[in-house]
Amino acid sequence: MAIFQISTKLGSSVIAEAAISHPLLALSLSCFAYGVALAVYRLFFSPLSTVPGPKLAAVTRLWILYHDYKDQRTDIVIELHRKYGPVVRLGPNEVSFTSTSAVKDIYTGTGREGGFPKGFLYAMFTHYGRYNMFSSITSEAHSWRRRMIASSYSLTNILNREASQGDIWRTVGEYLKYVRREGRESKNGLGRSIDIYPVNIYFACDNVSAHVFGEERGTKTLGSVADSADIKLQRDSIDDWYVPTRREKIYLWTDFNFGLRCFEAVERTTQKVIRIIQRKVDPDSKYIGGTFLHNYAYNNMRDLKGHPSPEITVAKNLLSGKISGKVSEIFDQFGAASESMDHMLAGMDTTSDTLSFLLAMLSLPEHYGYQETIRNSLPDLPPFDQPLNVADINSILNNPYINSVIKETLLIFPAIPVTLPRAVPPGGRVVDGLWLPAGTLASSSVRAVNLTLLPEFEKNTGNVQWEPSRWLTESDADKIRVQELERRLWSFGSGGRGCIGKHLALIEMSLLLAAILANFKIRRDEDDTLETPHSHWTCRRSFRDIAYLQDFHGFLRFEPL
Ligand code: HEM
Repeated sequence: MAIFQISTKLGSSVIAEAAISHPLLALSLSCFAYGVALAVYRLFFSPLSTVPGPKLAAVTRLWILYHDYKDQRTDIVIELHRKYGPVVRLGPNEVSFTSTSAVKDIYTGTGREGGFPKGFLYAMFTHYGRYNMFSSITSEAHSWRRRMIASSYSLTNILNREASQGDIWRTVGEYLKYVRREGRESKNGLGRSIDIYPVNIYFACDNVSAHVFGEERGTKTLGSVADSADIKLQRDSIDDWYVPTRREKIYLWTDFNFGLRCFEAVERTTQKVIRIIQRKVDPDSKYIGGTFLHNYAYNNMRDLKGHPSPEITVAKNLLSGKISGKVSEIFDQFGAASESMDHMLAGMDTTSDTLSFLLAMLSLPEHYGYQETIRNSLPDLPPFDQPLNVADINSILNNPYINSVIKETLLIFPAIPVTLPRAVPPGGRVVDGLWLPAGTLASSSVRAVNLTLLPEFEKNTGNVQWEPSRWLTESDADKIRVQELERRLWSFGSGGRGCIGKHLALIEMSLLLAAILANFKIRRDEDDTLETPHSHWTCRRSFRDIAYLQDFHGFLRFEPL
């Protein structure tokens, strides 16, 4: 015993002496020991230690951050689910789920609590320094915003509005005019070729802006060169619709939040300075800094406040929510502009991407048959200056063939394929029988959830097939299968934070598809002298880290019938 005490004393004095004489060495050894202890804890003792996944992912967050940096998150998450099943550990503090019950617990929740709060990542989708519905983290910050405008996006409201004003139908007409006017005579002389990525963005932009600000104030990018030049200018100059640097590689920003905040502070200050200089040069200037969309949304909101329009729009609901005192929280003009601008962003890229993928798939020779089937199933369509009635819109919206190609595109090429991060609330929660401590990132990836709906998911290691017939029903058994697919298709998210613009997007896409196929055959234009003036992949990176259809350069030939 005495020998042991003497040797322990000697040992500690040696360590103490070594620490004094070699502080760096001692610090490194302590860090190493701490790192080893942390790794052992994360691997074997953390509440998440039973979750399958790569060992390195369990030990350090750098593993998933590396894949985020390489824009591989969605692909990696899918691979891991294929290998390990419906629950996978992506980091020491992050778990991904694909089961229907987990998606329900995380995103829909029960009772008043709703789903889990959003991960901090969403905070970067503030505009003018103000939060909006999409960027608010907690359900308290979110629910009053959503209540203010939910009715503007209900199916009934959109149907009635379309049947009385025909805004979307008129925009569909502008789309076809645009193709005839701007399309280049194709080499084989059979029709006109057009790069569909920009035209679909113009279409979605004109529709969502009219829905948010009213027909008069909506953009007219399909019909007016000046309006599309604004959008083009924005796109050419910054290669994205809005400040791209902070919306690319968004998961990285979440982990380096301080950097993001500094970046935003510098950006806001620069804009303020530009604004002051601008007003000195031109006192009437309405420029508020930022991109075309920042200016467009803010100026519209400011004008509407002074001269309210009779049309019931999202913007009007935003302004009257405040005026009627229904909204007690701080909500100023910048808050209203932030909300409306966010709808433009949310409604443009998503709808236009989906349309581009859909038209690209339909234009392949093996899918000419679908074009024919849809064409043969269409009712007589009125001219574009005459609104469709509710029954006509409904018959197109519920057309099983149109539905099948749209749903298949949403399933295989979701416009937002990524993980939609949520944080476990205080007190922790149990999901799929697994205890998750408070603050754990517990999420699902849209494309991973969608792909698990396919019977071939576990076997298939390559590309999945675009096969619209899976949505068609011939027998009662088919009906049950398709109802289940519809219930679980997750491209619009779910619960109180699911997509508010879903009905708008579906009506836009269905009417456009009906009109295109009633007037044209669409074919891939294989003319390799056509140059695509943009990289579709780099045009939109926020909330999409997959480049679908990389072999498609964007040009389709519209052959008149
Ligand atoms: C094919 C088209 C579209 C797709 C695939 C899509 C997808 C989604 C998804 C997955 C979410 C949930 C995000 C999350 O939980 O993190 C979402 C939310 C949202 N979407 Fe869409 N969207 C589409 C069209 C639109 C349109 C046309 C609008 C028009 C305003 C819109 C506005 C919004 C807004 C405002 C939210 C946030 C809702 C909230 O937080 O309460 N989306 N969308």
